[in-house]
Amino acid sequence: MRSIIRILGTARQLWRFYLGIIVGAVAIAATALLIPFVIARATDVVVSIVGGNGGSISTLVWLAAALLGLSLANSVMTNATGYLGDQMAVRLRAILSRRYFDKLLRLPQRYYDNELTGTIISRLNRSITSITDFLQMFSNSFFPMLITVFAILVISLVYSPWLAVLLIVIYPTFVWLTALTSKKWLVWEHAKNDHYDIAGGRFAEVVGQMRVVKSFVTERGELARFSGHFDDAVGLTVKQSGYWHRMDTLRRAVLDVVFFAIYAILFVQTAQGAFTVGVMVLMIQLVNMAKQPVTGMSYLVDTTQRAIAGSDEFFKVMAELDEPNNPLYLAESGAEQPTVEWCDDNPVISFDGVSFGYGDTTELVLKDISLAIDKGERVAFVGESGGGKTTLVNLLMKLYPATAGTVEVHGQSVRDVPSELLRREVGVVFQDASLFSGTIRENIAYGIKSVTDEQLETAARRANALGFIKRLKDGFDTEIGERGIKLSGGQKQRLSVARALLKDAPILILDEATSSLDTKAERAVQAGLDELMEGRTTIIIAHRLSTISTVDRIVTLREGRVDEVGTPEELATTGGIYAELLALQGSSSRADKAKLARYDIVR
Ligand SMILES: Nc1ncnc2c1ncn2[C@@H]1O[C@H](COP(=O)(O)OP(=O)(O)OP(=O)(O)O)[C@@H](O)[C@H]1O
Repeated sequence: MRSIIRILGTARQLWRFYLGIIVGAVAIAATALLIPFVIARATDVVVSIVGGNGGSISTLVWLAAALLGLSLANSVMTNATGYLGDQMAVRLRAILSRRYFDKLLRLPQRYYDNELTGTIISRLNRSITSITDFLQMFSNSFFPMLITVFAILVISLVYSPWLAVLLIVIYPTFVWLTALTSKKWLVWEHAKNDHYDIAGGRFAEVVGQMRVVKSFVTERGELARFSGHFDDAVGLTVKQSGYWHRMDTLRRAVLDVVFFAIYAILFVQTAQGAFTVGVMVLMIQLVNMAKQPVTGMSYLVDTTQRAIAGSDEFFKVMAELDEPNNPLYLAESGAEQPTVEWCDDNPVISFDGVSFGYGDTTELVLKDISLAIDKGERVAFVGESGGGKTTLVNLLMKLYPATAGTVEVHGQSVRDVPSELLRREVGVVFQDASLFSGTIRENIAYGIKSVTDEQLETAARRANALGFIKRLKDGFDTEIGERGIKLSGGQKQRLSVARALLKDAPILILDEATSSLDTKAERAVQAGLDELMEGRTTIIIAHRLSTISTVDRIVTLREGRVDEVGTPEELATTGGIYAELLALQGSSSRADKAKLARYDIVR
């Protein structure tokens, strides 16, 4: 429950809605409670008229009119409060969703290594839906009911302390009995959520990679796996729901016994003359009103438990540690935008005794790497697949902190430079182009606040992309589909080159696209890349011998260490990895081809 209160605190800007709902709930309870009093009074008047003890028909008509008035007022207040509840819920959803997304944008890369995209999405939906559903239910019906119950207890105390005592006993007993069952209920709920999360995660992956599924003909397997999780959830629900409803039947039986006692007291005491018929009618109505929340308790507890589980999940994500000095943190804190004194001297990039492991295992992926890259140099990293080339670049981008040693850019340790400033210095062309849905214009200008048509065209022309863009019916306004699915591999790459050109960062990282491009497309992309590399310090995660042979220096990695550093000419004769790859390139033997593949090298 504490976490739900925390949620309300998180969205404290909605206080006007909270206040409105409280006032509305009091008004609903007041109008609802007055109705039994009017009916009781009318009963007494009717009994008096029938018994010949006075009373007038006009009083009865006035009392009926009062009932109409109260009923109308109750309807208006119920709907006005319901309206406020709906407004509060939708605003709360917006606030919580924004917070969640904001948090995800602040989390370090490491967080995403252990989570599936679909899981993150399904968790977001579930936690926020359960919280808003609960608060909507609470404000629209349960809160007015709570106030009514409280008032009923006070009124019963006035008329019959016995009755009040019984009512006072009912609620805590019922809540206690419910809480006993709900602990076990929650364990099943978490287990079910795990299944939903895994299924949701896989669902998103499969939808995102439908081509792979189709080409490997794994539709049946994927469907079976997906359904399996839902079947397991159904199995858990059978146990969960069976247990809950058995216990609920028991609870209600206890409750029925208590209400039997209440009614018996009322009937007997009225017959003995302790109450008038009117007061008995009043008490019966009040007791029935008091009974409602108890019978609705199982729905309430169900919704509340879900909300508690949801808010726990929400705060679990919120408790994750942010990436230090994330751009969103800087924007929010209102702190002055940090600046950094970049040093113009060489080297532009340096690794000094850098070691790194991903943390899940103690094994180091990089060991004692020392390397310096000068301004304008083109350096190719070559090594076995999984040898740590991308990891080196990850450290340079500060996506992970080095376990030991120092990575420097422009003479500054990346540890001390805010990631925003560091990443502005580095342009990246990813192996898989990594575009977003939207137009070509939006993709090329990604991350740039304002861009003119002329700048856009220049970047596209230099990236060798203008020709194909112009041939498209909508030109720069063409929608490219999710991750650019409507474009060819080469076209996507050229857009990502144009994007990097527009970013115009002095340091460039190229993760070379390999087998995805045919020779013609490769040539088209290469022309753009040559243009992009002009005047920039470039690290190439190399996958083509043709590229490697044109760089200024090659760095070969073996078992996480730098093996050799030298020009292509120098390394061609040392007998090291590069020389070996060169020797293999003409060979058509299976073993040699396998060796090239181990280095992720295409000719
Ligand atoms: N996010 C991660 N979490 C845990 N281990 C990782 C992660 N990323 C990479 N690794 C491991 O680190 C090692 C180096 O991976 P890296 O991606 O740097 O290799 P690479 O040389 O770029 O390979 P390739 O040429 O195939 O892309 C591999 O053994 C890999 O399994």
